[in-house]
Amino acid sequence: MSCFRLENVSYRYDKALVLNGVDLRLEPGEILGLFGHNGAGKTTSIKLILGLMTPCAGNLSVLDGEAGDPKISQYIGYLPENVMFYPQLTGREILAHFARLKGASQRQVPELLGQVGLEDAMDARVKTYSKGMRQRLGLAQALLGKPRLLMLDEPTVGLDPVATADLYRLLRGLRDEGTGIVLCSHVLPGVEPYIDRAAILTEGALKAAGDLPALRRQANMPITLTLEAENDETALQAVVEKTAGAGVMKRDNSGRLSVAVRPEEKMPLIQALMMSGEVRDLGIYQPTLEDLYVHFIGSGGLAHRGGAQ
Ligand SMILES: Nc1ncnc2c1ncn2[C@@H]1O[C@H](COP(=O)(O)OP(=O)(O)OP(=O)(O)O)[C@@H](O)[C@H]1O
Repeated sequence: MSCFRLENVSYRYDKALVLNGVDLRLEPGEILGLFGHNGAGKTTSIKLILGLMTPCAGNLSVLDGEAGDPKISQYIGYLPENVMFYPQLTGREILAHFARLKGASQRQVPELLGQVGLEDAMDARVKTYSKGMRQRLGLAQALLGKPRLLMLDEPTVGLDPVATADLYRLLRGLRDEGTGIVLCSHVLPGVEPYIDRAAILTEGALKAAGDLPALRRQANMPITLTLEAENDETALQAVVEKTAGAGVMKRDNSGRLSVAVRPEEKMPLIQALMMSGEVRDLGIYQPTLEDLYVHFIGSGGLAHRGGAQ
């Protein structure tokens, strides 16, 4: 069973085509990071999976059924980008209300509030909650009924670094129990260790999807080696220059010697450096998720990304 499959899915709002032939899937026990600039089509994709809208072309299946079918929707948890709750009610009352709507057990209410760190605040009115506390309540709401598919739109907004790390740990636990999770975000720093695959959307089209090694292979971006000379730097420079295809050694912003090489040139250069005896220490820096994101959205991406990046 797949959590969802989008095959060649397109969607338009009136005349504007906002998703164009998207192929994307999520399997149980997997965390997918869905990344893209403002207006790239992330929320539209989520709304299609939730069955709130219907694709204008392509095929979409959710938990091997039809998006929007109530028998399917009961197994989906969703945290919207802007969570809003009735401010006069307490966290416990709100969650109890959502549990009734979703047909989830009332026993889950205090349990989930504890899990998201609201045990001491569950009987306080939501109007007294901080933004991060409202976000946690939203997360508890999304977790009601033990969803098989969990979709979180900007889940770390309003969370401090400790709460963000707690959230990612919680998501990992759910992933390990078989839940398929989609994490939509602009916030790339810090997310890399917690996702299994990334999908990068720009202007309604999927630019790349895969795990980090696959994205790195596809991007074929240079790898940076940082070097510390054993003797003098000129001798080290000579080794770098002698290695066919290797780049020029320079000093980076933090004063370290570095050389950028194509992925296929990395091992020959490392071997030459080791044989030469001219290197005391070296570091290897692969492109990060942020580097890959910028690569795939292209130079026009800066114009797209707006202020939220
Ligand atoms: N109700 C609507 N009517 C018309 N156009 C819409 C509507 N909702 C979204 N759009 C347009 O669809 C495109 C995709 O929007 P969407 O909300 O899916 O982007 P997003 O990637 O979630 O962006 P953000 O990160 O800013 O939330 C945008 O160009 C947006 O202006």
